[in-house]
Amino acid sequence: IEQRIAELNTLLHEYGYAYYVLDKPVVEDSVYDQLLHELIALEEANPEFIYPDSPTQRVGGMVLEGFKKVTHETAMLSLSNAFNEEDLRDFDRKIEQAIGKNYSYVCELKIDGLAISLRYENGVFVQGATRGDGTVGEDITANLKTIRAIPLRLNEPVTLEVRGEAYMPKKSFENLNKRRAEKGEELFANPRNAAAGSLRQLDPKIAASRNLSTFIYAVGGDGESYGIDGHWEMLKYLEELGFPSNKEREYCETIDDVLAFIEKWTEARPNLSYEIDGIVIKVNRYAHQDELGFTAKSPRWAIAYKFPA
Ligand SMILES: COc1nc2nc(N)nc(N)c2nc1C
Repeated sequence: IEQRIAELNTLLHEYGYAYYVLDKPVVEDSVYDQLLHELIALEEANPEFIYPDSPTQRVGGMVLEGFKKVTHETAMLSLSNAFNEEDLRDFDRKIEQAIGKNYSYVCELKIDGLAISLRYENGVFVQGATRGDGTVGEDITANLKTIRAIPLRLNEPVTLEVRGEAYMPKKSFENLNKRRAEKGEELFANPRNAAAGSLRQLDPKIAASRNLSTFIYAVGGDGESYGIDGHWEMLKYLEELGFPSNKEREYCETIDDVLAFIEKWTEARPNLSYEIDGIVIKVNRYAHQDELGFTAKSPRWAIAYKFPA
């Protein structure tokens, strides 16, 4: 029995990784569900073999009284904004003046959701929090566990903290508001509010019903300590660990490539299955990021281009 329970844990973890991180499902959803139900039954009959990171442990039972406060080890900063080509060329000129010409950028879609921080100890998900004011956020671990794209266990037993965006796909948002309209309930204004509202629920069963997802885009603390020399490689490392990161990212040699990327997604934005409110542009190499440093509230090596409202 214990052997079958261990086998099911491993299988379901691998199937989840293939589905949520590699976007390459290896089994039909029905097979996944069937194995999950077999594991639920085995765990019910043998509770002593329930692993804390078993996929059956995603939806906790109890309704919380409130959310504990969590102080982020590394502050969760905000990005300065750019609204047009001139802002972006200014950003690029300042960087060139500071560090010379041999730098390049990484461009990512800016997901219109809720910033989250996830902490793992020896590869196991132990705590998740909102950004809050950047220094102190709220512990929403129970709600974040219900997000199937968030791994309960990593592919390496590492201890680290990552940052990302929790979001509600457009389809889920439309279905949720349709259900609420049928019940005469107040509608959510947009997917970001719906995601934030879902993660602020004290009953994890509600969050579990909202079909949220996430993209992870950074580690807390400095990337160098992982022996990785830049952001582009870091995103690959995060995927190897088991985190979903957004596939539409591009490595851009010059600001002209960045502008082309922005052009492309200004056009293609409506085809995405989730809302984005901009494009995040980062100088790739950590050595360059260190040289450029931070202002009081945001990195000098990154900027968010915001789509016109
Ligand atoms: C380096 O700091 C950041 N990086 C980010 N990257 C992406 N893709 N999306 C964000 N919202 C984001 N926000 C911040 C503060």
